[in-house]
Amino acid sequence: MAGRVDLDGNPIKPITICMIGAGGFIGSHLCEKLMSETPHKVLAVDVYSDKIKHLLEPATLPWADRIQFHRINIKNDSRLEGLIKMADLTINLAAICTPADYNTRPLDTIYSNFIDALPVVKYCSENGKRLIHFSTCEVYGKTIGAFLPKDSPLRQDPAYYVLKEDTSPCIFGSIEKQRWSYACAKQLIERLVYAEGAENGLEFTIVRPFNWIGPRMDFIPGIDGPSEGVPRVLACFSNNLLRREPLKLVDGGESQRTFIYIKDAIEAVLLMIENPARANGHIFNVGNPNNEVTVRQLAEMMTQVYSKVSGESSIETPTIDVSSKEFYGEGYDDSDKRIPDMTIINRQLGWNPKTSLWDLLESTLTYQHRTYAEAVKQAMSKTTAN
Ligand SMILES: NC(=O)c1ccc[n+]([C@@H]2O[C@H](COP(=O)([O-])OP(=O)(O)OC[C@H]3O[C@@H](n4cnc5c(N)ncnc54)[C@H](O)[C@@H]3O)[C@@H](O)[C@H]2O)c1
Ligand SMILES: O=c1ccn([C@@H]2O[C@H](COP(=O)(O)OP(=O)(O)O[C@H]3OC[C@@H](O)[C@H](O)[C@H]3O)[C@@H](O)[C@H]2O)c(=O)[nH]1
Repeated sequence: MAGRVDLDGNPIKPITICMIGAGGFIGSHLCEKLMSETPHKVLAVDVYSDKIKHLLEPATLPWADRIQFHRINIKNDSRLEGLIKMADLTINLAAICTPADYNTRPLDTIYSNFIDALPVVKYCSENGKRLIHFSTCEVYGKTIGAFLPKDSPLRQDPAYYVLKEDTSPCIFGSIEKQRWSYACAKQLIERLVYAEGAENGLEFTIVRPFNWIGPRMDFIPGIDGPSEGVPRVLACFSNNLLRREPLKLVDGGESQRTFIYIKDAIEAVLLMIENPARANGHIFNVGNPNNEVTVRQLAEMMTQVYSKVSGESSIETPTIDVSSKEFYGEGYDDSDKRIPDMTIINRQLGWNPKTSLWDLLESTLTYQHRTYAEAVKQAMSKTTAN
């Protein structure tokens, strides 16, 4: 840790970070990185701490005096402003961010992603504190290409599908497609943060993650989350593989995504934290444009990788099709394709993703198998016995 320097060769001073949503998937990896590789302090705010328990206990851990957990719901807790004032930098990760909630709990989704984030922006702005706010690639919505005829040659032209922070439009479906409640709330909070920067001098960075995946993402239904809960696709497919049931392809699994390994993405966030002069005032796509697959291809690859890491052969019918209405309910809609343009993050921070989709699935599914296989077996044998 000694002699750490930023991208311009200046020594990095230890800072205190107020991390809101520190107990979630991204927060847990960011806390791990900050504790093991940097001298910075973290005031970790969340309603849950299970995913960072290994960093908080026992009190003999080498970083014990650099991380403090504050069990706070930011909706209604007056301690929040004090914590933001104590810190040099606030990182806001708190959000409802699982698609199954966007159309079924649109009010909670909008409140969580817009209203609840407002005081955080206000306290940072009023107290002259730097803010790194987590937005989403969903603010781009659908690609321009999605509106071209299926056989149009323009669909092959990157100008019609690559997503650029400074030029791409935000294209959402109609209001009754409540899927877009999340993207719209995130877009408005981005605009508010940006306006605080423009009018009141708030020092901010906005992060747009493109499908970051890895260990500790979401939950396995019935094991460490509700039986009827629907997590994001990595956990849905992991759950199906662990239970030896077919992976469900929503509307044929034709949508495309680019997946990035959480550990690659965390490197980008650490660069933003430690290079404020290069990161302030910017919006950054953080994704891996080289890891594009359709959801169907993802299912096939996860089936192969899981078979390799578990030593179990795959089942006879590895996938089944399901309609989005059946799977998510009324009001679901989807992003067709998401390839991040990397020009800005490359220019400002010299960052590039490294890990291939196969490699990241191999390490993630090894973790899923090791963590859950036994618990799933036991839960399934109990259900059969009853
Ligand atoms: N993982 C991705 O690929 C991805 C993609 C796009 C955007 N994002 C954004 O990144 C951020 C973090 O995502 P994640 O994948 O770690 O999700 P996550 O659900 O694992 O983490 C969010 C955390 O915020 C906490 N939280 C929510 N509301 C809170 C409240 N009122 N008070 C205190 N804590 C609260 C939750 O308990 C949870 O631990 C979110 O803003 C999300 O929209 C993530
Ligand atoms: O079991 C499943 C789960 C999901 N899917 C499909 O897989 C794709 C990816 O689904 P995810 O649950 O990972 O969610 P999405 O990529 O659509 O959105 C995510 O992206 C960015 C973040 O802001 C959020 O974390 C989330 O909104 C979607 O097309 C979805 O319909 C399936 O086909 N089967």
